[in-house]
Amino acid sequence: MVVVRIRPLNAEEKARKNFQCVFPLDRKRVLLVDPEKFENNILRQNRQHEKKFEFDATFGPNSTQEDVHQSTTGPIIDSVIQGYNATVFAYGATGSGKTYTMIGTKDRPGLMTLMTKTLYEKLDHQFNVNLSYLEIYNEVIRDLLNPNGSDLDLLEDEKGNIRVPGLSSVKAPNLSREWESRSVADRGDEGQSDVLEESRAAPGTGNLSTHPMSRISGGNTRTAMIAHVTPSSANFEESYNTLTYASRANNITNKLVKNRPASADQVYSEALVRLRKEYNSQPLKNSSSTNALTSKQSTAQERQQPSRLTNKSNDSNKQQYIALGEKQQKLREKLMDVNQEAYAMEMSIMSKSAIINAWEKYNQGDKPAESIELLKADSNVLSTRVAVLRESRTKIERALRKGAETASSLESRMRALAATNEQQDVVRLLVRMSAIEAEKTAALNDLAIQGLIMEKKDTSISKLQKYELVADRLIDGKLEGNDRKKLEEEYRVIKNQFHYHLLPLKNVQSGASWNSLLLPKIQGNEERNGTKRAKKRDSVQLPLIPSGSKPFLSSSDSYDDSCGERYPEIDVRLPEI
Ligand SMILES: Nc1ncnc2c1ncn2[C@@H]1O[C@H](COP(=O)(O)OP(=O)(O)OP(=O)(O)O)[C@@H](O)[C@H]1O
Repeated sequence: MVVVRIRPLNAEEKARKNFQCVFPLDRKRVLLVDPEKFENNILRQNRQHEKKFEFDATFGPNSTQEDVHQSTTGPIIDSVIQGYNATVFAYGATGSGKTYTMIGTKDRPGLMTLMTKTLYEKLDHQFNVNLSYLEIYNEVIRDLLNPNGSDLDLLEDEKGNIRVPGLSSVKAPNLSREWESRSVADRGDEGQSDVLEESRAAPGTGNLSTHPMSRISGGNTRTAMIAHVTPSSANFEESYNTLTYASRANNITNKLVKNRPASADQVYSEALVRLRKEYNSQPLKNSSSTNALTSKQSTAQERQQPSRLTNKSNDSNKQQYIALGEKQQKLREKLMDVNQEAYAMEMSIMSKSAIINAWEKYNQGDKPAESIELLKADSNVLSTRVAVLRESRTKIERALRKGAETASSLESRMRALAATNEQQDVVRLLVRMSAIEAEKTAALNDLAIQGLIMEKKDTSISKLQKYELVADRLIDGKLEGNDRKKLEEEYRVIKNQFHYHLLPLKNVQSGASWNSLLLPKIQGNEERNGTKRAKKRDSVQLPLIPSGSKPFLSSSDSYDDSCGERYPEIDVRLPEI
């Protein structure tokens, strides 16, 4: 769950004549307006000055702590009680309201208080609740219950649980019972209030895939991210970054839902409905039910009446064929899931490997920077998963092929046993329905992959906007000295990010349609009987994206952006993927 909270403009901002540039549009959407829109700059009049973002919920300047609690930490507590882990994290630039939301004030206690209170109530005061409080700032982890202690590390134990060894934990005050009449500010010895003043550093922005936060909150965890922005025109860029980052996090959460547009399978579904109707209206679809013979009778009569025997055994063929079709369909759906997961991972591995290769080329023999090590570790995890996926794909494909062979011999038997034209029609309908079911899955799969690609394009567009923003400011030439240097560095980093982000997309465009290979259609009669019988496909590769172990950039690769560079720049601060 990703939500956004916009704090009110404060007195100081109003005194400086800052104006509101972030607006809640409704319960979910936020509008960000570039203050430049109000400048009288003819050259920039045609630029896009507004951007809408959508989240699971949006809280405007008048929202209360209770409002936020009810939509975020409230529901999460129910899953904690059901045995899930949960992470709530406040995200945003300095002064955007994180501490206010998490800790609150004397009169308006924040989520930590509301959450602990609800937790004790739901647990009927039968359990103790412990509380830890940490901050991640520029990928450094600090214990906020022990702010003077040393930095902490994230470690993963053998069960895959993420731990922060050395992190303090205190018994959370049971507000409903012990603290009912006392204010938040009085809670000194229970651990919270003596860190109320220490906790004002911003978590900062970070790379979503290597960011410690995504490691803490991944896996079997319900996560709520509360992104914070100030509405002030003076903080437009911070707000832009926060909203962009938060909407990316939101995309990740929604990926599986988003990738399957409802209309993708419409034509096939309609065709299936028509064929089923036709099939069900066939009087001969199940001859034994019309004959209504007991099994004993049937054996006796079948010996004397060969045509009935034929019908009966064709019924069982048909039933087998239908059951087999259902089994094949399940396999195809499984294959589709495997393909999508592998595809997304291959794209990510590709960007990561390109960064690692470029870094290694420019820093030969050096000890890799920490961010490179993290990227390598991430790539390895992804590659291992891709290997598992490849293996299961081979198995599913083998099963599908075997199923297709059985289906084809059943089909031949059904055709041979169908004595009349009507019976032939029934067989034809059954075969056609199976084929359409397969085509429908293939179409859905294509669309899902297109969805993945579109999503990547969407993120590229938001990166492009950021790139434009920085480039424009550089071109303006108003900044000098250190400020300019800093902006130039930012420009280089964004340019790098953009380049690596686009790499998989560039390859996608040069790829052929791959899907037809992966979801074998049931072959038509002519192919099977004639000499042209389709060659058995051996193992099918993931054709679009080269595997992660292959070097993606060699010195002969050109990098053809407008500056005509031959090779991407690489910075120690690594671009995100
Ligand atoms: N929703 C809100 N309603 C009223 N005041 C708010 C709200 N959010 C923040 N403020 C006020 O804005 C100021 C900055 O907020 P806060 O200290 O929570 O920011 P922060 O993100 O924690 O900053 P830092 O990262 O620097 O610690 C504080 O004075 C706080 O009381």
